[in-house]
Amino acid sequence: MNIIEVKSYDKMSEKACALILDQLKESDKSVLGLATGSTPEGMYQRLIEQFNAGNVSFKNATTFNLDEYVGLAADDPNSYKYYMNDKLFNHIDLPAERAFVPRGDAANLEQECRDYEKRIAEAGYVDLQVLGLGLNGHIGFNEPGTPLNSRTHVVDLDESTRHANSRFFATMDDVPSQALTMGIGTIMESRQIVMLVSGEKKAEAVRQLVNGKVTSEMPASVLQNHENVTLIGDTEALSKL
Ligand SMILES: O=P(O)(O)OC[C@H]1O[C@](O)(CO)[C@@H](O)[C@@H]1O
Repeated sequence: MNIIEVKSYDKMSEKACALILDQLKESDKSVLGLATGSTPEGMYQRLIEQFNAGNVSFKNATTFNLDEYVGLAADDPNSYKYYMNDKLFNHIDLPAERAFVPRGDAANLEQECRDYEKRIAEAGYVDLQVLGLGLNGHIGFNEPGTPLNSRTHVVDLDESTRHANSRFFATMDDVPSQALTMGIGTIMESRQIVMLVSGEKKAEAVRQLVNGKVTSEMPASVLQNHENVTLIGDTEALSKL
């Protein structure tokens, strides 16, 4: 695993943006895997700046997001589709029909999961997958205990995850209890993985990710088995390594 220590959240965002630009330089038809949460927001801002400066185009790219809450439609401000439109898609030239987010309001969720896997395969699989890290070690919404070979599936969210994400909702009761997520096996098929971590509260999860046992109880530890992972973290997040 390639570990890059940076001084601040801003430097982490800058470095992550640079890796995405490198990928798009290699092929403007790249397939990018994208994440939500607070961590990648700075990276998305920088990508928009680079787009506005004429340094990058997304018009031939394809993106697949990791996950979506069950029951939330694209126009719900708490849905991850809404987040992506707001933080990135509305500001760049990525065609809407190639910006994929699992549909949390699909009538048949199992079918939506199978279709999502099919779309990823048809696009030629993910070239570069961006990941954030849950406090409990989740990647996407793959909670502890998820099989390491899992495919896109419906998950019951841990209470700790619902609690961590309740900051975005009016009340705890509004936080969905289920989500759709790419599986750990799906994520591991990406050719390159860029994991972003920031802040002291992630330090213990980062320690287990890098130096712990590979176990489904700590989903992110599986990244030890991937041959092209770059972990970009600020000093606080890497403080237990
Ligand atoms: O970046 P944050 O907000 O700390 O979240 C970490 C991870 O948790 C999630 O928000 C899901 O709980 C992921 O989308 C994200 O990668």
